[in-house]
Amino acid sequence: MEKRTTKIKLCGMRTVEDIEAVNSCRPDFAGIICTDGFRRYIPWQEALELKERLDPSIACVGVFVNETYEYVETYLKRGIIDVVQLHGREDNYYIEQLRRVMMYQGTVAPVIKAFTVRSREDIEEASRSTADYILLDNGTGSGESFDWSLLEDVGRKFFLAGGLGPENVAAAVEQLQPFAVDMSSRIETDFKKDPVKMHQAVEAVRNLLKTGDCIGQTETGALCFS
Ligand SMILES: O=C(O)c1ccccc1N[C@@H]1O[C@H](COP(=O)(O)O)[C@@H](O)[C@H]1O
Repeated sequence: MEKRTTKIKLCGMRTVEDIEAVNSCRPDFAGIICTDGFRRYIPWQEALELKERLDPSIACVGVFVNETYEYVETYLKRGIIDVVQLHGREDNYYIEQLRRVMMYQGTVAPVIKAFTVRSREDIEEASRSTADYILLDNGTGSGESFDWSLLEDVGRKFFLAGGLGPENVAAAVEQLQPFAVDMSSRIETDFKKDPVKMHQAVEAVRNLLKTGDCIGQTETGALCFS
């Protein structure tokens, strides 16, 4: 029996205070928006400073939207990020080419490909992705969730994003059993990361194991209870 341990990603870090809060609540991943034009974007020099302050046990995810391979590579080469998240129209060809560039440069990193979910066709497209992980979302940091009933049979491990926060993340984990949950908008107050909400969200997921209700999953996916 495999013990259930849902991974946690907190995204959209912009300041040193955000990183201090991340280091204190210890998610598995912390995300930085690397494409200009989005509200949470920060320039690479600031991203580098955040990475230098990030606890090394927490993986730094760079979020890119329709960037060139070379642009993504500069973040890897500078040691700013450990994982690449593609959140635009990047297809399997793009992922293949990006992997070639990373291989050539000696910067190979896992790739997460995000998909906006509107229909079953979107899930089917996601399931064909050659990315290391898929991420199912409602948009680009919109703070809104999507129709979870579409996720009945995803067929592979997935990151779940879109409108998750302290008040609903535990229910999402119990209902959908994602590989990881990803949160940004709902761990903010007045458009800034809120350390209290960040802690509450992380604890909401981690407490699921402590409550003694659900202690794991069988190989067929059934939940086990203590
Ligand atoms: O958050 C952004 O500004 C963003 C910009 C461009 C691409 C993706 C972005 N965010 C991603 O959205 C989800 C979080 O969604 P929510 O805010 O919790 O609803 C996460 O995957 C972020 O990487």
